[in-house]
Amino acid sequence: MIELDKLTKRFAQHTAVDALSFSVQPGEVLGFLGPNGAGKSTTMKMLTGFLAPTSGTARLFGHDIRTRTLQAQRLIGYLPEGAPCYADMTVRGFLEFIAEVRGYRGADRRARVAAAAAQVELDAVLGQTIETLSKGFKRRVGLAQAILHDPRVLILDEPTDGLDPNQKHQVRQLIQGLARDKIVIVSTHILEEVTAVCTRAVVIARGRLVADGTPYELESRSRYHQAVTLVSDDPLDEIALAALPGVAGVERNEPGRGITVLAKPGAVIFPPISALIAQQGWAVKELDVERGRLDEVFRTLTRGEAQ
Ligand SMILES: Nc1ncnc2c1ncn2[C@@H]1O[C@H](COP(=O)(O)OP(=O)(O)OP(=O)(O)O)[C@@H](O)[C@H]1O
Repeated sequence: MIELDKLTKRFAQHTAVDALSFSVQPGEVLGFLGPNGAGKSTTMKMLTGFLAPTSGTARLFGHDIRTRTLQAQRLIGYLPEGAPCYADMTVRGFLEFIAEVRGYRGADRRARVAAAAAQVELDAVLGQTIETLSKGFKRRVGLAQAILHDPRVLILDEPTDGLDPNQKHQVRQLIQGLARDKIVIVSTHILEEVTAVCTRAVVIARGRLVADGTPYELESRSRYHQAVTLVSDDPLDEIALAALPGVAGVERNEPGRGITVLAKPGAVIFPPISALIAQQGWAVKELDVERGRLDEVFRTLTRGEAQ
């Protein structure tokens, strides 16, 4: 497991990471979120041993990043933002090069490359130069180099940024497959990534932890959690809707998108709304219950915190 213990980094007078403490267990895919300048990269650099903490520390499966840096680093696979830069190498050449840097030789090296390529479905393009690959395949090459040494921790920086929807879906499926026996930390700005692949999300702002929970728990903090949207050609009685038990308010959406009835925290308002619809005989074309809006929760948590 990974344990951050009051991890802190100061640059001159500026505290980029401020006494950050949380832990991550194998099997978890942790979304690491925060606005620009929140301290995500600085935290990652400390975890991967590129930057020394000012105070506090982190332990990776018991190895302290300050005192056992090399042992901790060996446990980590890292996918930096963007794509591998060795554009004129073939995929096989690049992976063999990385395997060699990691200390593998001969048959062992070939076996490592074959296993990593198979895991992220690269077999068909092993002989191609990296520059001829699509962005999605380039990202897979990045994933393959990160898992060559079968690390217990995988740190991925913006893994689906810049990919088209199909490529995003494929890379997310690969990440979920890789997560079965590893700790995966995904640093991301993309909130849909959190619902798509993460089992848990940690949100930081100004270097401090501001939220830690499952995507569902974070969505539950939204004012739209359990909100019900009704679209109908009939005029709807907003006063009757607003008077129902558990209703916090009614919002009119853009033309044709109906109205959204907000629930008070903890209230479930779908049953009384559905009873009112039946009683009034409204012809409702669409009826939708929301889990909540992660973007709104993120904005509220980090409001005024962008630097
Ligand atoms: N080497 C450095 N020297 C001085 N200040 C730095 C240094 N590296 C980062 N900072 C500052 O520390 C703060 C956190 O930066 P960091 O790059 O960790 O944020 P981030 O959350 O990764 O942002 P982004 O999403 O934009 O990458 C910022 O205010 C940044 O300007």
